[in-house]
Amino acid sequence: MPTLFDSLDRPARRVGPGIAHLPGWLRIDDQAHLVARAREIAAGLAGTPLGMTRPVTAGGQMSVYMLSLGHHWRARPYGYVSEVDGVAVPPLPGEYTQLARAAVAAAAGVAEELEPWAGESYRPEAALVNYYRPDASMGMHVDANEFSTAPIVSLSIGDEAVFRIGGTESPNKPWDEVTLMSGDLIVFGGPARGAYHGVPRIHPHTGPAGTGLKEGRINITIRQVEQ
Ligand SMILES: O=C(O)CCC(=O)C(=O)O
Ligand SMILES: [Fe+2]
Repeated sequence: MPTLFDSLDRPARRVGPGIAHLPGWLRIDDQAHLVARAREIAAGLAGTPLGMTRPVTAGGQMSVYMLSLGHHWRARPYGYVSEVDGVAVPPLPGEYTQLARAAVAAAAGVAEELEPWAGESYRPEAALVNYYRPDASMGMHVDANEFSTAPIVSLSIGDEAVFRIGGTESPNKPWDEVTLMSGDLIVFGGPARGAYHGVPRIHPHTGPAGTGLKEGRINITIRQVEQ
């Protein structure tokens, strides 16, 4: 459970070139707002091909539930599409744009390699809302479907997660592991934009009260898709 002293133990830091971790960046009421909004959008899409489900990839069915905003991330074949079977992808909520721009600007203060995207030139266009049940995980992968090389903005809500980020050449060691708690921001871009990353596990029942999430973890990644 996060305490008053977490920010003392967990200062904002540059995990590596182009990787900034800002613990407790999102206030609890902003976290709750994001959860409520995602739930509302997911409820509206339930039963459609864009509903929040566990994608089936070439490697099998993922343990993470996914909801796409702005552009739909299609798992088979991989890529972004704007509609599926005539159902349009919901737009990116306006507040995501403000949030993502503020996130990149804050992250650039921690990892200077992110500075080129701190400003209006950064165009958030898509978001992936991931829901992890307590036993879910995500394998090492590269976010490679965007044409843009702009950074990935990642927000965590609910249970703590182990976030692993390594190099651009292989999904194997060496890598860094960062514990992401509710409200944490991580931004990776520049030299780390093509880095392999994943979530080997979450720590069940470690989320704070007040987010609206009873269990599990929500991760929201915001991305610029077009060049
Ligand atoms: O859940 C996370 O922290 C990472 C999610 C991720 O890598 C992705 O959605 O591409
Ligand atoms: Fe990713």
